[in-house]
Amino acid sequence: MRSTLPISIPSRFQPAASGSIIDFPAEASCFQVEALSLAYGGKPALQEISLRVPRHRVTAFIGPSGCGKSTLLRALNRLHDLNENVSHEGRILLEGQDIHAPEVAVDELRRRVGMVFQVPNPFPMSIYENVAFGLRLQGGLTRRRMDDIVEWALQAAALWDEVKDRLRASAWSLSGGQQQRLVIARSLAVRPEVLLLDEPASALDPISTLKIEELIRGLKSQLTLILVTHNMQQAARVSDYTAFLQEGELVEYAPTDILFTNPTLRRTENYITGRMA
Ligand SMILES: Nc1ncnc2c1ncn2[C@@H]1O[C@H](COP(=O)(O)OP(=O)(O)OP(=O)(O)O)[C@@H](O)[C@H]1O
Repeated sequence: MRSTLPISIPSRFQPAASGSIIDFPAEASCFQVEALSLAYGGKPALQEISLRVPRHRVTAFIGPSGCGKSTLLRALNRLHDLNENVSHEGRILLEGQDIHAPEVAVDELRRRVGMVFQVPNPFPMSIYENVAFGLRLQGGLTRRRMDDIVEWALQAAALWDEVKDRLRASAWSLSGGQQQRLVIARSLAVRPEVLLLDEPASALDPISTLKIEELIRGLKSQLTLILVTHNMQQAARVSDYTAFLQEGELVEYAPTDILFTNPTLRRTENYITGRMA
């Protein structure tokens, strides 16, 4: 087993139809999702999801298309706030604080919880300015300090060596894989505690995909990562824990090696062995 965190299965985390749902002590978790149900225009997309996400680990959300992986991921930094058709019940705690509490500023939440999407979305500006973007919004940094952080973030995103001589070039002059690492650098520059990654490599070629996977594994010493992926090999390669969702329910949540080799439920086994699309 890759983690020494204890596994226990308290009954409150187990809906009737579920298999093992790993639990972490609150002090080892960054996110705690409590009975989260979410609907789009009244149509349920998530049903009573309860799970804790351990700090400084990679957690993958897997499951068939439409099962609610992205919906759950987006809920973690309140991206659904932008959609007035979305309603939810239940709570999401980040470091013990309800992210929907009135005193929580959404901008600050999104600084703490960064998001990387499937298609790289660098801004139409230089490589340097992309990484400096969030820092400029925060303000108060000297030019020297800004340069240092931009270099640090590009190093952390494993992109520095490829761009250090052309920081003023357009971000759009980079390859797709480089653009995705630039977007990760842009997120890292504002020092998030968590990075949410929604299919971050699915638009990339195999070599760029491996670089992103290596990067994800390397970053967990600095922050917590949560990855949505269709690709089960990818989940197996990069994640420490995997949550399997189906039809809006959390079916099973376990250490990745256990979920892929010895799942509790036939539903999980059918999915990971390809007997169910
Ligand atoms: N903005 C939206 N408005 C209405 N329904 C939505 C919206 N986004 C998602 N849904 C619906 O919610 C359900 C869950 O979608 P979601 O995108 O979270 O699934 P997913 O597991 O990430 O799927 P995929 O792997 O195909 O990306 C689906 O039935 C989907 O059609």
